[in-house]
Amino acid sequence: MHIGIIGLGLIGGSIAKTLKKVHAQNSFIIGFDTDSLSAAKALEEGAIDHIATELGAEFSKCNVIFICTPVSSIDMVVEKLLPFIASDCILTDIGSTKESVMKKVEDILSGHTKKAYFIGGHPMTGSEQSGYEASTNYLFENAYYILTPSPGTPDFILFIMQKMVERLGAIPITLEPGYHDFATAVVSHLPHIIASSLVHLVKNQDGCEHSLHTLAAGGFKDITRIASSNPTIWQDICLSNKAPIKACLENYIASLTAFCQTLESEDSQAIYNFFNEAGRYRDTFQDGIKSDIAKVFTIFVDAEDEPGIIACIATLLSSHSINIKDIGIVNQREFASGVLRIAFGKKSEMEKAKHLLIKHNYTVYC
Ligand SMILES: NC(=O)C1=CN([C@@H]2O[C@H](COP(=O)(O)OP(=O)(O)OC[C@H]3O[C@@H](n4cnc5c(N)ncnc54)[C@H](O)[C@@H]3O)[C@@H](O)[C@H]2O)C=CC1
Ligand SMILES: O=C(O)C(=O)Cc1ccc(O)cc1
Repeated sequence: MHIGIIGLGLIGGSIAKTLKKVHAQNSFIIGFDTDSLSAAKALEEGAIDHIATELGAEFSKCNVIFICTPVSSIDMVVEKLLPFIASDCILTDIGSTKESVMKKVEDILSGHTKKAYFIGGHPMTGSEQSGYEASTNYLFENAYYILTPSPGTPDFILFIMQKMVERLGAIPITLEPGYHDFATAVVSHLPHIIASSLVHLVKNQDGCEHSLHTLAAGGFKDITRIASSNPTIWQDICLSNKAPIKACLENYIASLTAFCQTLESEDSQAIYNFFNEAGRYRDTFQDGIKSDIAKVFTIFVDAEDEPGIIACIATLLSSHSINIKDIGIVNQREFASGVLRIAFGKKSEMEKAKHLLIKHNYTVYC
């Protein structure tokens, strides 16, 4: 497999290193970075096999190209690569915002004669560090990796990308780009803004003795770690997700104003509830409870060497509007002969599929 990686920083470098770890014999990785030192280091360490001199013909054999640059340059990279790539090449990005990037890329693709596939991606992992030096071959382990196909993305392209994400050690989740931007504004973009604003607060209120700086430890350092992130990356994220971030900020400002009033009125029960409710909800994050969007509901179906059985079952389920999240053959000793594993995104879909398959005389295990 030929893989291209444009931008060999924290995320691009980590994709290269991880693919080399899991795929070394089967992949040839071509890297490009405007910073030639990052590319040279990646080649020297064996994370990539070849450095491209430009966004050109060297990428023509790639099956998949990961665009790992700051959000504002993703569309420009697609535009430059398009004349050179194979028509069945999958282009994917890892940018932290999706709707505006995907809109720009789709405009470029629709105005071009070359028909390539583009599918948005966003690994929900990273760090406050940046650059190739900060990349690792384990960054994606057990992290959620959001995929945002557009309505025109064929199912098999989504399927290939889900498999790539799993090879990286991550958990694929499919979201609509607009929902992705709302969700990440809440859980990622707003917290980065809050972390930086807390640091500003200390900096602006500190005197020449720097005592606030000295005292800012423990919790303050925990909550502000992400304020050390790359400002160029965050400048791009804010500008490309302006509306959801503004809506979130307004909501957050309102909640702070409400707390200010609670404090002013010395409503001790309300103050207790504020901390208690947040604490109870925060505690559930450590229980490994995953939200419904990441859950997979699986059944197993006997499938003894019947030709076309996968197509038969897939057609039966889709004709009843049941979406298959994943399908594959299981070779486990607990099942004597061929068994199909079928995964669904919702429990209700799994139940519906189970009843339908039993009705059609399939043997189903849960
Ligand atoms: N930092 C993080 O934790 C996460 C970042 N992201 C997204 O990943 C992308 C990259 O972020 P990082 O890897 O953290 O940044 P980084 O700063 O570590 O790496 C970016 C790399 O892209 C290169 N680059 C910049 N413009 C380029 C261009 N036009 N052509 C080729 N190379 C170019 C830079 O020289 C640098 O090596 C961003 O879009 C960001 O939103 C996604 C998830 C997590
Ligand atoms: O360092 C952290 O905790 C992060 O939150 C990293 C991060 C930064 C940007 C993203 O789009 C996703 C994850």
